[in-house]
Amino acid sequence: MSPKAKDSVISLPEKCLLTTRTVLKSYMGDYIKRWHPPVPPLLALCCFLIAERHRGDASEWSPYINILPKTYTCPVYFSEDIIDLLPRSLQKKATEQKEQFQELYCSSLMFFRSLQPLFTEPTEELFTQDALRWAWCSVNTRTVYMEHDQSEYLSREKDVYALAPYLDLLNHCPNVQVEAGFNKETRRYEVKSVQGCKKFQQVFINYGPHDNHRLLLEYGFVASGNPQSVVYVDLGTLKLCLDEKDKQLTQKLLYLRDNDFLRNLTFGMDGPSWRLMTALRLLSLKPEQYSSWKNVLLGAAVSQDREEWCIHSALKLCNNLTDDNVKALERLSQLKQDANLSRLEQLRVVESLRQEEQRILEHTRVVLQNLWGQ
Ligand SMILES: C[S@@+](CC[C@H](N)C(=O)[O-])C[C@H]1O[C@@H](n2cnc3c(N)ncnc32)[C@H](O)[C@@H]1O
Repeated sequence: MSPKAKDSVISLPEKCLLTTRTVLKSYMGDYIKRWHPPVPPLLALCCFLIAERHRGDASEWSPYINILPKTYTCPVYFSEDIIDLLPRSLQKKATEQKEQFQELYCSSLMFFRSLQPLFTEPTEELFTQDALRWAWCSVNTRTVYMEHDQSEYLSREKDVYALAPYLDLLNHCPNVQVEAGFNKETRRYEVKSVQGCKKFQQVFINYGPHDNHRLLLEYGFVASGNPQSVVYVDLGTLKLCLDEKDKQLTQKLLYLRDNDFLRNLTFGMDGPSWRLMTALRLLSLKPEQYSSWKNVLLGAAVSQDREEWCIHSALKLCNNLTDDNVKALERLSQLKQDANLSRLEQLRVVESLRQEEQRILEHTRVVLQNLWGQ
């Protein structure tokens, strides 16, 4: 029978969940407990996954580990030329992700070595950078949120992970609603459908109100028609449409930055966001309109000609971002021609992000052109 509203989609007993408790109770537990400084919860899970994958059929988790993806399409797997094809505002976050991973790997080498008594093979051959990248993405893309009491044996980083076999086969749909969490009474991780699911249709859950940048960064995919998605205007692009002769430009940019108006400037399906238009209004002001700066940030429009300047500038930004998308899509289709399978999958994810952004920009342009014509 298909789940109706409030019916359980899946209910998993606690003993099926793989958490840091599982790891601490395992053969690896004493090594983690002895290690100083304490190991981060995420690393404990990663090391256990790597070790269990290595144990093969001897591992009681092998039916689960065998069906995990062998590789992922999160930016931590991307080479520099693929990172360069991401929208500018995402490139920085993707690079940060790679650096964060690299730091974790380098700072964990001594701990990996301490696990040597558990293996006959040198730990350098087991706990490689590739193995950690795989485990790190397995944890980041597949765990469900579950708070655990702080363990005295683990570092203070949040321990909110649970690998949930079978439950983690469910894909994300931005338009569905579910209630999910660990039920302390039944001691089961439960997912309930809010709207119900149609018979013979794929059952989806909702990973959270994430835009496509976040989905790509954290899960390695893009949801088409994602209502949360927007196109970000990065500072470099914003500066392109500004008047360099404006003597107050530096001061205006500082004022915007101090008032937190230089980030989260976006275009959506319904045109430029309020934050973007507010930033443009401030940037549009003439020297004699200095006294209006504060009011503009509170939402005031100053004059008809300044409003026209803002719409014109928003159109320039929209066109610039569209050109950037077109170039990236052309380059992506060239790179796809001689890419191997894993690279091809990465290129396809970036391509779908660019296509989604193109769709949003087309809608934005129509909205702006209508405003311009008014
Ligand atoms: C928790 S797993 C879901 C199960 C996964 N599809 C599988 O077969 O193992 C999360 C991963 O599934 C994929 N995924 C989830 N929802 C998706 C969607 N709407 N479109 C494309 N891929 C999706 C992404 O690769 C994501 O990292």
